[in-house]
Amino acid sequence: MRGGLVASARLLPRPLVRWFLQRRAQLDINENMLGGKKVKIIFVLGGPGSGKGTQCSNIVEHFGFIHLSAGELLRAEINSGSENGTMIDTIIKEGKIVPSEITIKLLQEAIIKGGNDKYIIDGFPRNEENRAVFESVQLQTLVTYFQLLQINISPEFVLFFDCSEEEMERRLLGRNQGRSDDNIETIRKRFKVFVESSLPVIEYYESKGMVKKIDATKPAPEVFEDDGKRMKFTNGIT
Ligand SMILES: Nc1ncnc2c1ncn2[C@@H]1O[C@H](COP(=O)(O)OP(=O)(O)O)[C@@H](O)[C@H]1O
Ligand SMILES: O=c1ccn([C@@H]2O[C@H](COP(=O)(O)OP(=O)(O)O)[C@@H](O)[C@H]2O)c(=O)[nH]1
Ligand SMILES: [Mg+2]
Repeated sequence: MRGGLVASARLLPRPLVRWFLQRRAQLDINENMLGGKKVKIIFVLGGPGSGKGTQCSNIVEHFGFIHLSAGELLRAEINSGSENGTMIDTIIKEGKIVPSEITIKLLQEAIIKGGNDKYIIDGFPRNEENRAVFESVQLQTLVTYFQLLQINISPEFVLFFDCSEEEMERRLLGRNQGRSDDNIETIRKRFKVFVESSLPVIEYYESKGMVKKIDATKPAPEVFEDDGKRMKFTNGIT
């Protein structure tokens, strides 16, 4: 389909095509447009085991967001037998952070494929480089013959799941999902990486007044409900 469109675009005068694509780009830049709708993104950050995945499922159920877990996308990439699989696997087992271009490509593909206008992205950005590259790279795709899509993505706000290491460790050791990184040795490394590399991302967004802190130490239903104030998770995005 796309091959056919590209082939027929070649028949048009080049300056016309160039002018049109530039015009589209000017219109869409910084607008986070996906198929004509503004794409809204919430980042969910917090230490390993703070309950990000658990609460994202609730948010999807009640507010219709598409949930993208960067960690899940990376694990799917390993299982797909991709050429980067072995390298990603090794990095995850060591509790380190996968190179930005790999994670960002997976997220961008998932956003385009999702076709929704509301995404909740969990476990990303994990370091300042992740954040800077994600916000600076424009997502480009030719969605239709006359629609060059350019998305310059930045989040609406950030949810920070605040939880003690003691509680996170207890949860991770009981998670029981067969993950190669849920062992005490890797967990300790992940805590260190979180403090050294991920907390600065939260501090960056905090300095911009974009962080909503969630007390994530309580039992899961209470974290979500919090006296019925579940809207705190979406800040009015419905
Ligand atoms: N508030 C909570 N209290 C107790 N256990 C929880 C809570 N939230 C999640 N869990 C459990 O802790 C483990 C880690 O939760 P998960 O949502 O996978 O965290 P994360 O995605 O932040 O690593 C899972 O086994 C989950 O069922
Ligand atoms: O943007 C990301 C997200 C995850 N990971 C890797 O994937 C692992 C698991 O991430 P996930 O978010 O699934 O873990 P969680 O915090 O939910 O326990 C991390 O420790 C990292 O090694 C990464 O490198 N970049
Ligand atoms: Mg998770």
